[in-house]
Amino acid sequence: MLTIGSLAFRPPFPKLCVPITATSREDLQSQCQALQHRKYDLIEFRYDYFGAAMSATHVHTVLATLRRELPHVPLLFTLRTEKEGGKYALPEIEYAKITQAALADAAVDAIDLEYTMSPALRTPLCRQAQARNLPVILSFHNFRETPSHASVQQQLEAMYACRPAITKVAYMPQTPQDVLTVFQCSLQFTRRHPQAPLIALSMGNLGRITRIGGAVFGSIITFADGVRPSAPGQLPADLLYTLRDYV
Ligand SMILES: O=C1C[C@@](O)(C(=O)O)C[C@@H](O)[C@@H]1O
Repeated sequence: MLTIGSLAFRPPFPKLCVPITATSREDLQSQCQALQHRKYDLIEFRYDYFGAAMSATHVHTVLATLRRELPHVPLLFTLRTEKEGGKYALPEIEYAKITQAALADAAVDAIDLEYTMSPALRTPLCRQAQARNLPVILSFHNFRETPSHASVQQQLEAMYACRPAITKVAYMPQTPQDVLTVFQCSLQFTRRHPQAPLIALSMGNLGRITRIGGAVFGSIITFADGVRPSAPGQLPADLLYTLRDYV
């Protein structure tokens, strides 16, 4: 069974993930303190929000600060690249170095790796995660549009071929049909691969329904706004926490 830290992914799904979007150590402390009063299942630490302060050595200090405030929370580490919605542009090699450092830090329970990263850098990071038994969330984001049904399906299959712990896609919808495409592709994917954990969502206001009802079609994590949102369309964490019991 898939686990992230102490969190076991047995139904009822979905699990609620709240991002930390702190831009400094002080901000991190205050976001962590605010999260002590929210309801959620796991935290995503979006390190890219630190911008120019990011480095492979800084990451350990920052994770230690986070763990002082939230010692036991299941923690997903994400360094989002600018081209996939991240807050700061880094050369790929820097991205790999920081991710490598995060992977070596005991504070981290799961790691997000982007599918579009060059395999020469991604493959060793995946191996490092496997060696520590850390789940890899292989992700892909398109903040502009939702492509055709066939391309979303193709994207999911290509990503799943890498056998990550979780396959994750996020698209921006332009029409209600785009939202349906994400639901339909999720359903098809989970029927084809019933054992393969999936996260599939539509962003923006139009896509909000996928954050509420995604689990019906097989999506196992929904991202919600705990302190400050990390993507357009995220709903308040407390609201989603209550709602999911009714979906
Ligand atoms: O990949 C995702 C999903 C997300 O983009 C969203 O739309 O909720 C939010 C990001 O923080 C996270 O890394």
